[in-house]
Amino acid sequence: METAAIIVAAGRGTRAGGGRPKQWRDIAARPVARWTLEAFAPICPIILVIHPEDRALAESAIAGLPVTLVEGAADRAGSVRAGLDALAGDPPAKVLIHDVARPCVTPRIIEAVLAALDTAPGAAPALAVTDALWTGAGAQVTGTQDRSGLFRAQTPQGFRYADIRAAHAAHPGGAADDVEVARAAGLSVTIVPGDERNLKITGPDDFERAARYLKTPMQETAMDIRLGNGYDVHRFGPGDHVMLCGVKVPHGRALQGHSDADVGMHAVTDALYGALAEGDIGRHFPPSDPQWKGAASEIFLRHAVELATSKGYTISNIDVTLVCEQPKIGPHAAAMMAEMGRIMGLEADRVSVKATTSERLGFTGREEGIAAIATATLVKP
Ligand SMILES: Nc1ccn([C@@H]2O[C@H](COP(=O)(O)OP(=O)(O)OP(=O)(O)O)[C@@H](O)[C@H]2O)c(=O)n1
Ligand SMILES: C[C@](O)(CO)[C@H](O)COP(=O)(O)O
Repeated sequence: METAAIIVAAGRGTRAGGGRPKQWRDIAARPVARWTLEAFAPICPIILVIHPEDRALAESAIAGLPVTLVEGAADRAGSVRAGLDALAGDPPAKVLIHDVARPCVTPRIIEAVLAALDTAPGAAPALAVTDALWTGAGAQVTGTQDRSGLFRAQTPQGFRYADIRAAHAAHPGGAADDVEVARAAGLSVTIVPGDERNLKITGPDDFERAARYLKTPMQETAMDIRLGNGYDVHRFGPGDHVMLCGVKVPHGRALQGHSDADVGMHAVTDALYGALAEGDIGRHFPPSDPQWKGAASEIFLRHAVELATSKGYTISNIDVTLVCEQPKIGPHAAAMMAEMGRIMGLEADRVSVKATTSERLGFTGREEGIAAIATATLVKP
């Protein structure tokens, strides 16, 4: 089995209140758990981890779906362990661990986590924190907290099955989620773009918001679709390689620039900023600032992706054309697409890298430098 999902549903939903645990309450005419299961059922078999008292409710919710019921434990981590143990007889290569209380999870998020797992031991969706953060005591603000580098964690969190099972077995307990367990075992975890809609139903007010998302799936709403373009040029100077779309390509000369001069990645980054009407790389990472000297362009691209995500957009696709006589891009295009996809959390078929010569005309034809032009499409439901 390539992939299995463990959906933890043994909690009591005390903060949500209501007559029964939140996962068995109806939302948009179906139990919360049913919505969650239907999101994963087309992708892989599912282990649904339940509280022993909920068996009858669970059996009704799983009708017709590829779901095995397993009894959970007193805390979330224990329930995850029960799910992992249930898979031991026929272990999958990858496992997705998801909260039943996130019924609005989209195929896009699930696919992004799975795609990232092709190259990373762990992957999980998250949203960059965009509000200011304070510390407080009672009704008083007592301080502020730097929000840079802070993310709101979501599920599904994906891992290689053997790794996460061993990590859970070794963990002393008390972890907030499976990413914390994985990291404690030394596994690195890649962040893929989360989605505001992938909320965890926690308090009573969350039902209404989740119902709104479920009743109006993306294709039925007026979507905000944005296109951006980016163009960049770097000149050649002395050196023995060029960085293009995240890949080191051997060449008799190097591109000159304040950063690593990755002209392709810069064009894509500018396309994203353009779609957001957020200026260009120079505005966010001024060349006059010495801290960006020699910087890996991945930093810029990640920033643009996080900005798009924080504004509620998902990236539908990117397309970049490199204009140069040399080096030849064809042999490296697949690696470039894989690397750009990894950084952006995009599946392979949403990333295009291609190249053309300029028929020996102009500065690219004279091999004085390389130009790149890129397009990005962003979508907000
Ligand atoms: N012993 C537990 C506790 C939690 N969970 C699951 O972990 C997820 C995230 O937990 P949370 O939102 O905190 O759910 P509850 O524990 O049900 O909520 P509360 O804390 O309000 O009681 C939920 O899908 C929940 O069913 C679980 O499987 N086993
Ligand atoms: C795993 C989780 O969904 C990540 O956001 C979350 O930590 C689980 O819910 P809880 O409210 O923290 O128990």
